[in-house]
Amino acid sequence: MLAVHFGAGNIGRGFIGSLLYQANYHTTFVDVNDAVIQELNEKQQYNVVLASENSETLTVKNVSGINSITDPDKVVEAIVNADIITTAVGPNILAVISELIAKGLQARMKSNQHPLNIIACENMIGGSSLLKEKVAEHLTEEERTSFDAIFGFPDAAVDRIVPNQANDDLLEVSVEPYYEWVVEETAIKGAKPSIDGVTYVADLKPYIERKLFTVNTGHAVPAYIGRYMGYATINEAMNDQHVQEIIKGALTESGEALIQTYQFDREEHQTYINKIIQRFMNPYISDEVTRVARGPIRKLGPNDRLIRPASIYLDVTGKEPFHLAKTIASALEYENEQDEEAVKLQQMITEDGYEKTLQSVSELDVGHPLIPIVLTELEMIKSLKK
Ligand SMILES: NC(=O)c1ccc[n+]([C@@H]2O[C@H](COP(=O)([O-])OP(=O)(O)OC[C@H]3O[C@@H](n4cnc5c(N)ncnc54)[C@H](O)[C@@H]3O)[C@@H](O)[C@H]2O)c1
Ligand SMILES: O=P(O)(O)OC[C@@H](O)[C@@H](O)[C@H](O)[C@H](O)CO
Repeated sequence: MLAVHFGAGNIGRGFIGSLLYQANYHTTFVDVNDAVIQELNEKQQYNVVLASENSETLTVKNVSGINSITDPDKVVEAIVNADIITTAVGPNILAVISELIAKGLQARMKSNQHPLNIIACENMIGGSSLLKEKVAEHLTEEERTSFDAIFGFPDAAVDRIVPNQANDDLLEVSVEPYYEWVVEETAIKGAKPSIDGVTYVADLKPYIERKLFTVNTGHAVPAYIGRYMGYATINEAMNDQHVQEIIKGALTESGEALIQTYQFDREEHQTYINKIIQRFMNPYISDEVTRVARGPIRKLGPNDRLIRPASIYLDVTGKEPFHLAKTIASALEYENEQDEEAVKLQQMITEDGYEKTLQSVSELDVGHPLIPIVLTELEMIKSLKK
């Protein structure tokens, strides 16, 4: 069985690659990072180390790599022969890889008509659906119809904290023990890929929203508030009492939004929240606040982890989501010269002010009630600054 995985980064190697190996796939990683690709081809294996007391290690074998910049034809060939395609490149890169995937699918169509599923494993709602749209932009009308019959783009939710790595071994990756990979069964074409650790569900929406609006909403608190307070890692931030209060409040607000939308069991949801807070406090993981805060413009988007649960909370309860608003305020204050979106966000604020910038990145209507709540919190968080 052959898997082609775009993005040999943290989640690609640390999560998707390890589950594919355990399901007996040979995984060909496609990436633009030549050093990683060369190392994958040289070593043909790498270690995944669990961030826990015993540091259990899995050696992932049957792997190789292709540099998509220098060897796009090899990627096309790999897609022709693939049994599954997965991605973990980041939401903004899906459009970038879509043309090469389209070329691969066109070549495949000429050589065989076996069904194939392409699963985007990104932190976003409708990742595979977006990739499908982007791939379709490179196809003719006729190709779109015939491709629809055999190429599935099931949406997915993936959950495993994989921090940036600082190992001497370029390929080794340290991951938290917990993981969850949920895939939309109804969009699968042909036989369902048999991968231990994948849960198939008929409707992904409740799963991806529960994950994004709990794990990622929660994570944004130690990231943005933590950075604002001067902390470098999630762990350090999580040990601060203010951060703990804000995260509990924010997850109560997003929890209420989720419970009222999907009728989740209140007690089970609280258990889910508590477990997530414990995961952020895992002493064996060192995760930089800048990794978790990366891409603040994306994270302040209308359907992402902060604005969407805050708007739903306002709608369903009529109350102010002030913990989420505090986190949104601290995201607006996020500064990092190494992060293109953070630099752009600060430029927008300098040129247009907070209110207009928030409206623009979050696509909130002028006069949306969330805006004044966030503006008030921008003042309130000043007391947190050390
Ligand atoms: N790290 C986590 O804890 C985690 C957990 C769940 C989901 N995710 C999601 O997984 C995705 C990847 O995150 P990550 O943490 O692994 O990031 P990462 O930066 O470690 O990995 C991304 C990889 O994509 C590669 N890439 C960039 N442009 C490319 C291109 N044009 N073609 C092929 N490869 C390209 C990069 O070189 C890098 O190796 C994101 O959507 C993220 O939200 C991450
Ligand atoms: O990957 P992002 O940038 O969308 O979000 C940063 C982190 O919250 C995220 O990577 C988590 O570690 C992950 O989603 C846990 O499953």
